[in-house]
Amino acid sequence: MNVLVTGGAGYIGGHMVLALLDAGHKPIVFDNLSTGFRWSVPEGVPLVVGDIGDFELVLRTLQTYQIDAIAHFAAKLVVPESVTDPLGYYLNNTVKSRSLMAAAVAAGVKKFVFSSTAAVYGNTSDKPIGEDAPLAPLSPYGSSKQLTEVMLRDVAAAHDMRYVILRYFNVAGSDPAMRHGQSTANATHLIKVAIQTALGMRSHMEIFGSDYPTPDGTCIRDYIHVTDLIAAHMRALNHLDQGGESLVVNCGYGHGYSVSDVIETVRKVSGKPVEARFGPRRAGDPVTIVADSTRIRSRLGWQPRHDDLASIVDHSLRWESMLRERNLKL
Ligand SMILES: NC(=O)c1ccc[n+]([C@@H]2O[C@H](COP(=O)([O-])OP(=O)(O)OC[C@H]3O[C@@H](n4cnc5c(N)ncnc54)[C@H](O)[C@@H]3O)[C@@H](O)[C@H]2O)c1
Ligand SMILES: O=c1ccn([C@@H]2O[C@H](COP(=O)(O)OP(=O)(O)O[C@H]3O[C@H](CO)[C@@H](O)[C@H](O)[C@H]3O)[C@@H](O)[C@H]2O)c(=O)[nH]1
Repeated sequence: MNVLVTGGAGYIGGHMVLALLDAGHKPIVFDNLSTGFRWSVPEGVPLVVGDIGDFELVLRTLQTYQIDAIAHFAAKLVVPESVTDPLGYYLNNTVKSRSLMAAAVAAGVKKFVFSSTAAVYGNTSDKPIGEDAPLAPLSPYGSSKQLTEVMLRDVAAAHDMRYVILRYFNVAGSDPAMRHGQSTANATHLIKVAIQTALGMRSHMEIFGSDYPTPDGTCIRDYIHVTDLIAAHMRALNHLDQGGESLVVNCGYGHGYSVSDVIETVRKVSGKPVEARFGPRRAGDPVTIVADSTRIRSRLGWQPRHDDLASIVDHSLRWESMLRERNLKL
């Protein structure tokens, strides 16, 4: 398959590019390099530098490369930033996805895989959450993705298109062979921040909220290794290629860790101290989000292979150390 990977110069999309190459498909990266990196696109993989909201450029790209499927990763994704800049998030994530879908329809692309998020659920109980639960996002980021899901469903119903929507829980880790990882400057993700603190790149870090109704008072998340997440995407693509119907699936392991658990794991795996200070709650944060992953296992035959927080942290730590050495040399 010729697969257009929007956001393919970024963290998760970049892992998709590697998986497509490994499986003998042809990825074409479409990215505006706002948070992605030109250097991270493997040699020989076409990179179109542009915005997914540029209808003419997207359409030309779909036609030139005879694209069979779109894997749509391009987005802004920082929850607190979306709270202060909702218009920017609705524009980039929703309005521009509409333009991308319009180009896909115009070019006759029939398969669409979309990166959604557990943030569409909002506050959940402490039980794992299933795909049919009511959606009540707490942040403009979550809403921007929910609206895109609705649009994709309606577009697919009206045109000759099928989709898989993957609702990611918290993604971390890096390619175990260290070909790719999370390189975003100023990343705000918990595991990355804790690792940077362990490596001495930050003097300390903050724990956002200590009074949540959880056993240790900090928020609980379901952390999934990026390699398992990408395996789910490859299964989703094959499912669509074999004529499978449209699907919405959760991508998580079904159990969660608190912020304090994660920081303790980073201390253990790195063997370094991590100074963490309690601060106020952060806007837009749900208390607990853990996936019910029954559907993805039964419908796509997906089985996790890296369901181990210590190994997720180890892979992230190795990538961060490599990045740091390289940046020090530059
Ligand atoms: N990282 C997580 O924990 C997580 C969790 C749930 C969902 N997601 C989703 O996964 C996807 C990928 O996230 P990531 O962590 O790899 O982030 P990232 O910032 O590393 O990657 C996003 C990529 O999209 C590109 N991009 C953004 N807006 C664009 C536009 N308008 N046109 C063209 N390119 C554009 C960026 O340059 C970047 O390369 C996003 O859709 C995000 O919402 C991520
Ligand atoms: O320096 C930090 C960073 C984070 N946290 C906490 O750690 C948890 C996880 O935060 P973070 O890693 O920023 O992820 P989330 O805000 O849960 O969001 C991620 O996970 C969502 C799915 O659950 C995705 O949609 C988002 O794109 C992705 O950023 C939250 O309780 C944060 O308040 C801290 O206490 N200190």
